[in-house]
Amino acid sequence: MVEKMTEEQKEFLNAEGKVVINACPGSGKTYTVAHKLLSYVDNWEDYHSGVAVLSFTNVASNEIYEKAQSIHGSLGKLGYPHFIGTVDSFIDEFIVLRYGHLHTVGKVRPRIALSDNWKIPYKYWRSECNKNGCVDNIEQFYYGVDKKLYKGNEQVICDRRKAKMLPCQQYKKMLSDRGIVFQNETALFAYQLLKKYPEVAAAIAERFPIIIIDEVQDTSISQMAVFDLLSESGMKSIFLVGDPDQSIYEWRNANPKCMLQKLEDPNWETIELTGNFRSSQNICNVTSLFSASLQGNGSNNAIGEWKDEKEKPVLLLTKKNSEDEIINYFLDKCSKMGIEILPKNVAVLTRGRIYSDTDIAGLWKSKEIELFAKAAYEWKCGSRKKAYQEASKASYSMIFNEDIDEYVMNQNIRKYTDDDTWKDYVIDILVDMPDDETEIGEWVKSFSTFFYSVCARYGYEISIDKKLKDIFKIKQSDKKTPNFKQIPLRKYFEKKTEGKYTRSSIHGVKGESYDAVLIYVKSRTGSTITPKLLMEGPLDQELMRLAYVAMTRPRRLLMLAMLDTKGIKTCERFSEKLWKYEVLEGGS
Ligand SMILES: Nc1ncnc2c1ncn2[C@@H]1O[C@H](COP(=O)(O)OP(=O)(O)OP(=O)(O)O)[C@@H](O)[C@H]1O
Repeated sequence: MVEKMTEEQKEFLNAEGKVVINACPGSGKTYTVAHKLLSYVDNWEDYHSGVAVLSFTNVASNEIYEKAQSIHGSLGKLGYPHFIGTVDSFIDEFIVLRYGHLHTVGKVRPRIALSDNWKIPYKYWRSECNKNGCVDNIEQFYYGVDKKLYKGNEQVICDRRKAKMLPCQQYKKMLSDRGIVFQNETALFAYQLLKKYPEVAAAIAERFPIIIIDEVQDTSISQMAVFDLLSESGMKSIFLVGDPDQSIYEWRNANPKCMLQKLEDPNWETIELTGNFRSSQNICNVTSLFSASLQGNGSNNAIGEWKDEKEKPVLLLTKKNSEDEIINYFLDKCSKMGIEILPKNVAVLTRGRIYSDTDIAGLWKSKEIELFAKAAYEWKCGSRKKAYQEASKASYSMIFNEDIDEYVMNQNIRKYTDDDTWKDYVIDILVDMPDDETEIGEWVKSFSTFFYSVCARYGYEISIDKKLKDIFKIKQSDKKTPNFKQIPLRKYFEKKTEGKYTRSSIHGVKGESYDAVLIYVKSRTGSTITPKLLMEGPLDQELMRLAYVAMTRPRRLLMLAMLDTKGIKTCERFSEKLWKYEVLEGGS
């Protein structure tokens, strides 16, 4: 199909300055961002400055890169002086690692630390630390832009408040005196640095006069503070593209308010992308009732291939039916609509994960052992490229005691050794590591000695902060699956969604499209998606946004299955005008 830009998309293409693009689901964000990028790089002449296109995951960045390539085949043009990568890698590479020494205690280059496996050493503990569960995961503590200490999303409130400094604060201070910054703190570090040294902010604005941030609803307050400073420091244009209704990463400090504030701010121009290329108008009409921005006041316009699909969204009222009965009913409906049952066409979504006997909570005691184990699996059963990346990343972390973005990592490796030797080393690990059919308990034991010997052979020294016996370790016992150590390693990585259709959590299908989607609401109570939440819960909460992301994935058929609930038919969000009610017989 020939893609012609809509008027709204063109408006974005021609905009300059401080612009926020409020884009509805299916409005072609990736497509438009790729076009915008190409509109610059095609005629770019300056060799010392470039365009930065940032997203939140490597997968999303790759998608933009690939889309741009496919539009244009402009291989090469997207490299230096431009940058396509994650927000984290941009902040790490161009601010923290490059200028961080200005801001550390001993004026040393900061080290970006692994975010797992940090425990407050015993000497810092007080009984409250243990009681409050604060001994593990010290990286979850961070200072906000407001200078308050947080753990996760909550401000730290501790019984020891009267003490001058809490044990966690003392420990953080010790780390920061040594120039150690956790990945989730790099944005704050960068913000403080830019604030103190406006000339650094100006230098970065000169290096990247154009910045485009995709999925901006996932920015944290500190990250937005960094971009605010940069935008005030002489940049030509900054574009924030996102959908506040799809912000579902609060646990990673994402805060949709950052984007919402920009939409209100008169200093920022707003462009709305309201045309939905993905879903039918019938689906758009329903989903608008679950969007905090739309609040049911008009819905997005369906403008894609399936805009006129007749099938209304189905509300399947269940009794005590089994999961299989519900899924079969859905698949049957898909077949009747001529939708072929394939993983790329059909998805069943549930909240939370899908369990099996290899889902052992807290199995891996470190990120590194998990990565090596995954590499063992990928090497034999999956992608060799992935295996290489995982083994390389885990080895890097063992030697440098850092967990950083791939881009910076590769640069550091080049400084430490030469590329070819590093490659040989990683390949040696992959070729000779214990087999993936080995029982997992045994595998971990033998991997430890093996890894040590390969490092010694290459003269690579394992960091003194990495004790092999603590890192190459798995859980000791598990009540639910007592024999888990005897299960072969391979089983732990086999895809759990194998089969004829996609089965996934909602987070797993963010950004995806399917012909048909079943959302199965299992729970009646609890802090999860329940019928009551959908019927009357406030729209500006993460659980509702999660439901919204799920409901906006299908092109043709949206089916929501839940227990019949009192009052549902009179509830505005489930009006019979918009939904087709179906009842699943059977069960009891
Ligand atoms: N101007 C256009 N003409 C035709 N198709 C388009 C146009 N713009 C985008 N599309 C198509 O619309 C579809 C949806 O785009 P995309 O997946 O980028 O949406 P999105 O905005 O990222 O959605 P979401 O936020 O819901 O994940 C894609 O298949 C894309 O190619």
